[in-house]
Amino acid sequence: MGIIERIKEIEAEMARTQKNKATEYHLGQLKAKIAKLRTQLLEPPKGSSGAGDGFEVTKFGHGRVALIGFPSVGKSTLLTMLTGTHSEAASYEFTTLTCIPGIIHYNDTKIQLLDLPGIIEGASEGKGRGRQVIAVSKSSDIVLMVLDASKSEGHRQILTKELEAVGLRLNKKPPRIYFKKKKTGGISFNSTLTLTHVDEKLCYQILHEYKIHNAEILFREDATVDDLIDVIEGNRKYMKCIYVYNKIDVIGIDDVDKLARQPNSVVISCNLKAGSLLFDLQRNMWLDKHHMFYFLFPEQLNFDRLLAKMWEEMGLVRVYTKPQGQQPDFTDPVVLSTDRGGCMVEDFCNHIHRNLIKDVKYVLVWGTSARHHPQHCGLGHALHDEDMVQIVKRKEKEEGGRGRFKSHSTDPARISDREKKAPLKT
Ligand SMILES: Nc1nc2c(ncn2[C@@H]2O[C@H](COP(=O)(O)OP(=O)(O)OP(=O)(O)O)[C@@H](O)[C@H]2O)c(=O)[nH]1
Ligand SMILES: [K+]
Ligand SMILES: [Mg+2]
Repeated sequence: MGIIERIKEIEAEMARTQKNKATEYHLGQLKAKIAKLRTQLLEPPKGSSGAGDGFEVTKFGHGRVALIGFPSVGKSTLLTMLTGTHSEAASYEFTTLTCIPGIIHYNDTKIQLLDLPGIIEGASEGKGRGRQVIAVSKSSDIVLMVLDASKSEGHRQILTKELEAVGLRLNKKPPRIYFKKKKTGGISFNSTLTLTHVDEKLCYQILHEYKIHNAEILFREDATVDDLIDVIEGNRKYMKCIYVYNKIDVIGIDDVDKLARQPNSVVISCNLKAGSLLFDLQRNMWLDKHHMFYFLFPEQLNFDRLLAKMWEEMGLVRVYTKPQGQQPDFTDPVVLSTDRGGCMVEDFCNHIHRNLIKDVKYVLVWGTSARHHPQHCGLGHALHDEDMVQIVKRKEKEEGGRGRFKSHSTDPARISDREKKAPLKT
């Protein structure tokens, strides 16, 4: 029997089993069995490497965003409109067959957007190009789940299930469970609060299923069996996901309103036709058939909201290098991210040059992370978006410590807001 058949069999058994206190342990065990099989399913077939034909796209820019969704929801239309890179769009399903990259220029950063083939129920088991699409999604920083606003909410649930089946966890934090395998000593089970979903026996049983007999486990939240399995598996990827409801031009305003109010959701329309008007992408405005311009409508597409939300969820931190006595180049930030590499002064220095760190005495920081402007900061200081940093090197200090002296003599109370934004003197 193949892995998929075995998963199906266990799922059927779970569906048959009534949920109650008596079956709780058995159900937990079945869940662990499925998780183990799914992990096996994820291992690439022998002899193959990574994603496969046409899907290997080199990472580019400061972040990567994947468009995933059912066929014909408008992923390619959206890529073309946001990046200017043409991706074939048509009314038939599975128009897109590979991964097509485009670049979004936003807030002086470059974000790689990836168009992907549509995925369907069963994608996690390899249906269609599901496996490749999922591999690319995992390589990105956030996911835009594109949904057809006129179709049922069920699509969102099906896709979430497919992604969960391959270890992706959307808009969730890793469970607060400390887990460490040991060589001896048996199982030490502890919790900092009362657990309502899991008890010691269930925990032992799950660990037993994984043939783990020596381990330390500490629950710091009221976690579920699924959380426990996630922690034991250890291969889950926690990702931000924005639910993008496209084609709102075909539904009523009340329904648009309902969708827009859901968490992590943005409603858009890629429809370039609004009644008798046509959207001119180059000029970013609507035209009628006499080529008269209408300025009022572009926001109807709601792309600005989508881009702002995407930016927010990516959590990118732009830091401007301020040479002494000069304004920074505001068009050329160093872009840091908590998820990739971190946002400390140390990360900033490493970004500029990997040998820089040993020469740094301290840095001067302006911006929202600084308590006063400028603030002397060490390597462990966490930077915020749009901070400005001036590096003071050891050598400079030994030669007179100019930067340090200057900033000490600066009374923070006397710095106007304008000077904070345009600090020319230091
Ligand atoms: N009414 C309406 N139609 C749209 C909108 N966006 C896209 N479409 C249409 O929907 C159809 C599918 O668009 P595509 O961009 O090919 O969709 P896709 O998700 O890339 O499809 P696959 O590549 O096949 O998975 C096309 O006929 C588009 O013109 C929209 O906002 N409103
Ligand atoms: K299509
Ligand atoms: Mg497409």
